[in-house]
Order: sequence, then structure tokens, then C-alpha cells
Amino acid sequence: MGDHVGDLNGNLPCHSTGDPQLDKAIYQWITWDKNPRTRAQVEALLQEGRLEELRRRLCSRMSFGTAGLRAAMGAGFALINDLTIIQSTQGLYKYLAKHFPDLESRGLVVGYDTRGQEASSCSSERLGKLTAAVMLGKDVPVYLFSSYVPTPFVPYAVKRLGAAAGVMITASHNPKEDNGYKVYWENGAQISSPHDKEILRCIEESTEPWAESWNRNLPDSSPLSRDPLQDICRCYMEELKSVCFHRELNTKTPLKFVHSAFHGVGHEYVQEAFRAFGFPPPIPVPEQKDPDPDFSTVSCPNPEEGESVLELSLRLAEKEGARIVLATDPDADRLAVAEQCDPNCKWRVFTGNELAALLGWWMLFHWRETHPDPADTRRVCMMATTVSSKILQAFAQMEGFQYEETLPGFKWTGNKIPELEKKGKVVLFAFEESIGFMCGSMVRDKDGVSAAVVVAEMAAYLHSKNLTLSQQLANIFEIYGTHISKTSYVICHDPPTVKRIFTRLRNWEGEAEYPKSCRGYRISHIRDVTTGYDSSQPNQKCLLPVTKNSQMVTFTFQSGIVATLRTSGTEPKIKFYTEFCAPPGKRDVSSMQEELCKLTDALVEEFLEPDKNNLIRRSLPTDSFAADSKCASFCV
Ligand SMILES: O=P([O-])(O)O[C@H]1O[C@H](COP(=O)(O)O)[C@@H](O)[C@H](O)[C@H]1O
Ligand SMILES: [Mg+2]
Repeated sequence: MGDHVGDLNGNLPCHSTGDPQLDKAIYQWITWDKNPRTRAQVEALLQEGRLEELRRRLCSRMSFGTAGLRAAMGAGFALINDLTIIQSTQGLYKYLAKHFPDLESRGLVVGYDTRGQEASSCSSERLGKLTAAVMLGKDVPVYLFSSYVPTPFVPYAVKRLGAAAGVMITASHNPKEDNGYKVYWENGAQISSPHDKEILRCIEESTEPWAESWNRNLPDSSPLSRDPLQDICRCYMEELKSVCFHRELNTKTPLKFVHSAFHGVGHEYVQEAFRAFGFPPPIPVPEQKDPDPDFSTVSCPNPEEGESVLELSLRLAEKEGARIVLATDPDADRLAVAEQCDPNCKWRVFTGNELAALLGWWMLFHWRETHPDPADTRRVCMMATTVSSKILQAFAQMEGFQYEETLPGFKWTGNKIPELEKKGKVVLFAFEESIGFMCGSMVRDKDGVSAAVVVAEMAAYLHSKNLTLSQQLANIFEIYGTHISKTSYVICHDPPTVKRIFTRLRNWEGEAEYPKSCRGYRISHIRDVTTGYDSSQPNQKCLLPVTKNSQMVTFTFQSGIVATLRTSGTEPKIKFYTEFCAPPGKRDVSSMQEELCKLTDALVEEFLEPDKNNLIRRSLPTDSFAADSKCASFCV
């Protein structure tokens, strides 16, 4: 190493690395970052000569993925920390100021979850306060929640308060090292294209912190800062009652429920939602009810992982004689549900697709009760993401309502709602296979709090008819057709490997030739959302928006099985989704499962080549498998 970096007046302990781009980034970091811990991290890396690590952290920026900006906490422009949150909010301010002449009267909503990291003194609360400080420094009013909130409270508050936008600091179910920055637009949906790209451009133009941006005391001292917590909580719980259909029955149900908040935000809010529905509060899992940024009792804070992470909840439920377990993810926008039909029965952890079948049926059932005219049903719309089960499509075809499909992520679903409402549609229900549900459209995002209490009411109602959730699911499948699905992933930390895998698929039998079969299973159609190709369309053009920066290819097999391979937009994973849909009537579920399992294995082995590509296979034993009939057959 030679000369000093930039114009540092000789005060900073850094020398030129020989890479001008890196030198500039180091110089900027050390001059701009006022957080002593993250500044020290960069200084230490520099002293140790760890240039590759410095390049990784400093020479790229985060971009908006499936659910906002998401990365590990720590020093660097590519990570989540005080400085990158300030920069992001400065960019957001610039974009909002261009868009909203009335920004100074409408303001911004800011919420945060319970994450934190000692090593970089980052916590979601601190990052939320910095977000608020940037806006307050520009005379923009801020509704900063005085305590952690479920993610859905932010989009709800944006609409309720007429704010220009909202920010939620959360990394949901990601590993404890991560954090994130979700942005909601005035319509209460997460931002998608073109806002995300434009905001990113504004962020790149606003990297130097403004004078007031570091003033974390501003939220306490500024007259423009307000705490919406109580009002929003009250209004939310009141409005939630619009999806409560059996209050009387709820008050008397003999069913008991266990709730896990997964060490995150959900505990008080789910308790309150149960009260709003007339239920006694659910039994909380004591070890997991309070915030814990280390997520100490779970191997991974994602309830989507199933039984292995629900252990404490299931044991508590057995002890308490509770038949239903509800687990909200750490930011309470998603929900896992398990049912034990009787004490001798195995627990059944429902997949997101199965829960959607139940919730979709439930929402339509009650719509029909109050809107018996078939013309009213034609106004209804339900939505799912394209990697989710097609069960709602089966409902829609038989019942005569509209079904819409979007790309994965509620940023796509949420933005469709105002479009549909403008056309006179009522969006009754939307979901993602990843246990994300929207019951009613008071929040234009998935909502684990409302889903928890709606599932509880559905279970209580079914119980009063001598039915379990599993039994009702079997009934639904008999009427609308059995839908068996499988969702899982492999981990890949190496972006060039991911690129190679998908390039191979696109050039299978020569250039620009996709595979025609997979281990003997004939493929009849290919849709490649990354390139915009769809062989099933007359013009060969994909109907969904083309997403060049993420990989997603769907194969329709001659057997009718549909399989998608895609890269995650929140974690270093390649996900795969397969589904087998049968027509109405009773089916031999185990042979369908067997067929789907074989094809899924073939897909993974042939198309992803996990061993050759050093992909890490999912370590947990229970890959989510819809319509696992074991428990159901015991119970029905
Ligand atoms: O990682 P990806 O891109 O597959 O995205 C995953 O997480 C997203 C964000 O969820 P949350 O807001 O709870 O973090 C979900 O919308 C998506 O369905 C799921 O597959
Ligand atoms: Mg979440």
C-alpha cells in the first residue's frame, strides 16, 4: 500500500489500496459514518489489509428485492447500517418531494421491529429514528411508532393517515444478522417498479449525509413528530372486526389456541386481535413471546420451516390441551398453523397453500352469506402469486369470480388491489405459498395478525360443526380438486453459480433451446419470466412483467405438474415450487404425492445439480408438503 487515500489531511489511518474505486469508497465511509462501531469495522478491515472483504462491503449498494432492501447489519454500503439507512431515506425524501407537492402536510409513517446487533450498535428502533430524523430535518412530518409494530401496521397507517409513504425497518424471518428497509407508497402497497428504480437513483444521488440526518434526538424534540401507536392500534382492531363473523360463538368456543410470536413483535397484537373477535387471549409460548434479537430458542426464525421450529409451541399445546397452534413470523405479517385432531394424532403443520384453500373458502363462504346474488360474486376477486397453488383459480372457475396472478411478493399483489377496486372489484382474499395471507383488503399487504384470528374463528366455527381444519380441507379438495404442492430450496452463496445454472437451462440442447424433458418427464411448456418468453402464448410473450434481475423459469409437464425454479429476492437461495392439481372428486392422494416427489427430485437433481454446484441442501427434515394425508386419514 502506498499513498494516503483522497484528501484526508493526513488524519485518517488509511492508505491507498491501489484500487481508486475502493479508495474512494473507504474515504467516503470514514468521512461520513458517525457510528463509531461501524466506522471502526472498516478501519480494522483496512488495517488488516482485507481488501476483498472491503470491496464486498463498500463497492456495491443494496437494491429493492422481493421485500425492500435487505442485507446483513454491519459496516459497508452493501449492508444495513446507520449510514445506508440515512442515505436511503435521503433518496426517498428526494423522490417523494418530486412526487408530492403536499409532502409537508402528508408526512411519512415509520415503524420498526425488534431486531438489533451489538457489534454495529444497529437496532431496528435506532434505524427507525434515523429514518425519522432525515425527514424531520427537511420539515416533513413523521408518524413514528413509539414501540415496535407488526409490519402490516405501517401500510395500514399510511392509508389511514393519508401519508405520502411509509417505511418499515425489518428483515422479517431472515437470520438474526440481517435487517431491512421496506417502503410503502401512498396507496398502502409496497413500492414496485418504477418507484423502486427511481428511488434507488435518488439514493445514489444523495449519498452524503445532510446536516440534520444524524440527529437521532429530532423525533423526540420536533413538533412535526407524532406517535400514531394508540390511534392506529385502536382503529386497526376496530376495522378488523369487519372480518369477524361469529363473535358470539367465539366467546363460547371450547377450543384452545397457542400462539408463538417467534421472539418478534406479534404477542400483544395477536392477544388484542383475539379480544376484538370475542375470544379469550391465546396461550402464549412464554419463551418466545417477548422480543429477542438473538431468536434464542429457534434454529431459524422462520415459522415456514415447519415442525422443527414449532417444537416449543406444539409441546405447550399438548400440555395445555390446545388443538391449534398459531405462529406469527417475527414481524407478524405471516402465519404458520398446526392442528392436532385428537391427542393421539400427529400434529399437522399446514402449508401456506393448504391454509389458503381454507381461508379462501372461508372468505367466500361469508361473502355469499351476506351477498346471495350471483352478480355480487362476479364482483369478487382473489389473488395469488404465480408460485403459489392454483386452488383459488379452481374456486374462481367453479364459483364465477375473478382470479388474478402476480409475481412473487406482496409488492405485486398489493399494487393490483387499487387497480381492481377502481374497476368495481372487491378483493376478498390474496395469498402467497410462503404463509402470507391477506383476509379482506383493509391492509394491502400480507398480515399475520388478522390471519391468526381469522383462522381461530374458522377453527372454532368448524369445531361447532364437528369438523377439524384437516377435514374441511379434504372437503374443499373433493369439491374443487385435490391440489398437492411441494416447496423447498437449496442454498447458494455464489451468484456466478446461480447464473451458470440458469444459463444452462436456457441453452440445454444448443443455443436458446430449453429442455424438452426432465429425466423422462416430458415438458409441454416453458415460461421464462427473466427473459419474457412463454411458449404457451400465441406471441410467445410472457404475460407477467419481465424481471431481468432475478431468475425464474416455469415448466409445465405433460402430466399437468407445474414446476418453477427461482432465485429468492431476500436470501441466497434457489427455490423450487411444484404442484399437481387434480379435477374435482376423491383422489388417491398418496399416488399423487409419490408422482410429485419423483418429479421434484428429478427437477432438482437434473436442473440444479446440487452436488456438482456445491449447493447446500435444506437441512431440516420436513420439506413442506401439501395435502400430507397422514394426519387427515387418522382423523376423518
Ligand atoms: O425470498 P423470496 O424472494 O422468495 O421472498 C420470500 O419472502 C418474501 C417477503 O416476506 P417477508 O415480507 O415476510 O419478509 C415473500 O413475499 C415471498 O413470498 C417469499 O418467497
Ligand atoms: Mg414477515
